Amino acid sequence: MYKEPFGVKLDFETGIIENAKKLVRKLSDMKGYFLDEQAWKELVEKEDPVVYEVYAIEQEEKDGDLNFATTVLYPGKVGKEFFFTKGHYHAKADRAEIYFALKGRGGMLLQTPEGKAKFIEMVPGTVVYVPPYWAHRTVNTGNEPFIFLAVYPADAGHDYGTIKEKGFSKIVVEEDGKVVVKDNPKWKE
Ligand SMILES: O=P(O)(O)OC[C@H]1O[C@H](O)[C@H](O)[C@@H](O)[C@@H]1O
Ligand SMILES: [Fe+2]
Repeated sequence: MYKEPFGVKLDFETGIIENAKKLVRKLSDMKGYFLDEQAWKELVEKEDPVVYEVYAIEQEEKDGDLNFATTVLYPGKVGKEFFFTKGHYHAKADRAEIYFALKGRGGMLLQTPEGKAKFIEMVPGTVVYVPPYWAHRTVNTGNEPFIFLAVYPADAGHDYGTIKEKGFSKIVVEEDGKVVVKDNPKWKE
């Protein structure tokens, strides 16, 4: 009837949560995600770097329960575009989420199904509220790992398909040493 409460240790330096399930995404797992396909191919052939790791503590997909996870998003670029997470809508689209930045610097790209986008900068201490229905992707705009914690409903699920096909309407790139958020020339409505 009652589940057992627990506390776990989250290491703020490494992002590792003890006893968590670890997921690793390499650049080769992200075919079609970056704008510069040639730069993607070259980097995959050269070293196929790990783009990010997720340490998740997840419950059964039940309404009312909560999951939480840290993400360690490594610094790097594909062409001019900074490394990012795949990004997703929630399978149950009306589920919200909270992100809390722990280390490094970056930001979150959010987008409605109609393509209205927003970029929110994240530094240690920034808490981001992801409202229901908004897709979300994090971006590492710095030169050290960008680490954050996310808390989300256990029944939210991930819908990757829409973002995989259409991308986000904005991209985050480096131009003249600056972080620039601009329109994605490949964005399809
Ligand atoms: O699932 P991605 O879009 O690749 O993002 C990576 C991860 O970021 C956060 O930790 C979210 O809470 C996770 O649900 C998500 O899996
Ligand atoms: Fe999410």
